[in-house]
Amino acid sequence: MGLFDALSRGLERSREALNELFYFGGEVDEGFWVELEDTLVMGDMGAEISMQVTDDLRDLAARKNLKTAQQLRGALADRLAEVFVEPEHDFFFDTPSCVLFVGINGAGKTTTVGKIASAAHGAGKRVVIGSADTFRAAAIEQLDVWGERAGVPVVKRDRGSDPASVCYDVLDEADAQGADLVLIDTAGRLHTSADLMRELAKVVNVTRKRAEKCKAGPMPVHVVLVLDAGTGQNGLNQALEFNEALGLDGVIMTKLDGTAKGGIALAVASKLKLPILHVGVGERIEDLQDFDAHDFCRALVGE
Ligand SMILES: Nc1nc2c(ncn2[C@@H]2O[C@H](COP(=O)(O)OP(=O)(O)OP(=O)(O)O)[C@@H](O)[C@H]2O)c(=O)[nH]1
Repeated sequence: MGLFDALSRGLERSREALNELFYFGGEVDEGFWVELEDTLVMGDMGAEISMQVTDDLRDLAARKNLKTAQQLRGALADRLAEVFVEPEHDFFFDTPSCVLFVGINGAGKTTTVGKIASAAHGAGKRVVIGSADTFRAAAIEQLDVWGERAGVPVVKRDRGSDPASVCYDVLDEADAQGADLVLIDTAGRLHTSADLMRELAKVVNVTRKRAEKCKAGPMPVHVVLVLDAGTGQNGLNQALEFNEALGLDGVIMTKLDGTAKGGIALAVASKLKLPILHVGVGERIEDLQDFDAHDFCRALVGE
């Protein structure tokens, strides 16, 4: 199933609200613009971007003499797609590369590591998974299961080990094995906990230092935020805090199959100017898709 179909099954609430507006909208009047802006805000896009997009569409309608709501549907999808930032390169396939997955508890980090490991392994990459979530024993076991499914080795240490030193060991082993892609799962944490965010910054720094010394040459390290699309506007706060503490390189949105809205992807992309690298559209190993801004916006608008 393509991204468009997968997303069309989710994103229901935003699409229905927009559908109603476009279907019953008829000729556009002042009420249409007010309702459009409200609908975008209600879809989790945030006030700023909703206002900007509505204003731009209003200008376009005036310039091109577009009079009916129906004529504006495609233009809305195109305008929303412009909000997204294109990734400069694909960290998972332009290797060597080490990627740390960060995010709050339950965002889908471990699942995403498993999905990416499987896809990269299938594409012929030598992948190593590292478990820096030493907080929960179950997390280490869960990652083991994903490693087995993906056919990729998992480097782990006992529960309670220092996560930064585990990352050092992961890079040691990856270096010894000549791995070209290292995926490190970190423990979920609240973006509001200063101590846990400091711990994570140390994990990133230690990983970077060790990655510089790889035998085959320095390995670039990237930090990717895994964000549950269903967390609504709180997702924007998470992204801001993680970015402030760690300097993010990109975002992976999960659970887009389940969320009825999805506008948070636009809010994050517009505020942080970060690319959405992939999206999770289910719990199975194959339920990961490349992100395509046009498909996403067409699914959102119901084109
Ligand atoms: N529907 C759906 N469920 C997902 C997706 N990604 C992850 N999940 C589910 O979300 C739940 C949490 O996923 P995990 O991968 O354990 O999340 P985590 O971020 O590693 O969690 P912590 O280790 O607690 O920080 C699991 O039940 C996953 O199956 C997705 O794209 N769609």
